[in-house]
Amino acid sequence: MSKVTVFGSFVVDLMARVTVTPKSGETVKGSYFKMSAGGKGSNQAVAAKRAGANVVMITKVGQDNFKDIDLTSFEREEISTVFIFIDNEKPTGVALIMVGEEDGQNIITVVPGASDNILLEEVKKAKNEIISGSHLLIQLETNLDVTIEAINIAKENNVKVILNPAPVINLPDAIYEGIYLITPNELEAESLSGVKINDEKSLIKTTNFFHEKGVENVIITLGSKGVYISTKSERVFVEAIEVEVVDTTGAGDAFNVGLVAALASGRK
Ligand SMILES: Nc1ncnc2c1ncn2[C@@H]1O[C@H](COP(=O)(O)OP(=O)(O)OP(=O)(O)O)[C@@H](O)[C@H]1O
Repeated sequence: MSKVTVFGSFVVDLMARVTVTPKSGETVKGSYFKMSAGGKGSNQAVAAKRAGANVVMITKVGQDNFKDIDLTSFEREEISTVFIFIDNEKPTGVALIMVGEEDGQNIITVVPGASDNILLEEVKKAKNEIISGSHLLIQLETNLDVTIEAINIAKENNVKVILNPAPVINLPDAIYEGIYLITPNELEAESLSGVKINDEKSLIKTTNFFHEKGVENVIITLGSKGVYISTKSERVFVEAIEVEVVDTTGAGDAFNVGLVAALASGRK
């Protein structure tokens, strides 16, 4: 099994359940509280490991107690913590999540903290890890300058970059050149390409946007409909497997790690 490097965020999720989410100025009583490891990067690293990939994580936490949640969760999953950098000024990132049981609303505030403050010299220190892997899996919750540096290190050393462009932000054109695979969901694809997706023609136009900018392969995830795959030689729509849906939160993360674990195991 080849190695997958995940470069991304770690935050501590502080989740409270409430009957109805509060309005501005209101205080409500919660019924349940849970603190757990979160952040797109960390979630994808753990899930990729559980899917059978050999994973190394690069991220950054603060010099505080929350960092231990991160380190403990990676140690438990047997993921190396050597490239989890520690910020002396910024705290470990947190996500404040309120889940309304009756109104079905989620209110979330993410303070990325140290995850958004990875230094150029730190990613350079992790260079050997990146270049000794077969794939670099990357999202967009970390500071963009250093995220781009990690991508460039991978590209220059023939490591295949899988870019999950979430949360979507404005990206410079240069980022796309040489990307092995991009995996936006429908809304991310629309936002990046400026094309409204409503039929096969628009899917072709959207994927062409990425190909023309230098991306080799494009997979647009379409929720319960499945995925649209476009490579340089073929285009194919793959329907989702029908399942009894319990909760689709993190479906995109799960899709990306299943994919990267399969690719790292040599599947085409
Ligand atoms: N209801 C569903 N039934 C079957 N498969 C699903 C369903 N929802 C999602 N999937 C699978 O997961 C993939 C990713 O889902 P989706 O396109 O919703 O990602 P996403 O919007 O990034 O998800 P999220 O933001 O919730 O993490 C889909 O392409 C599909 O393969």
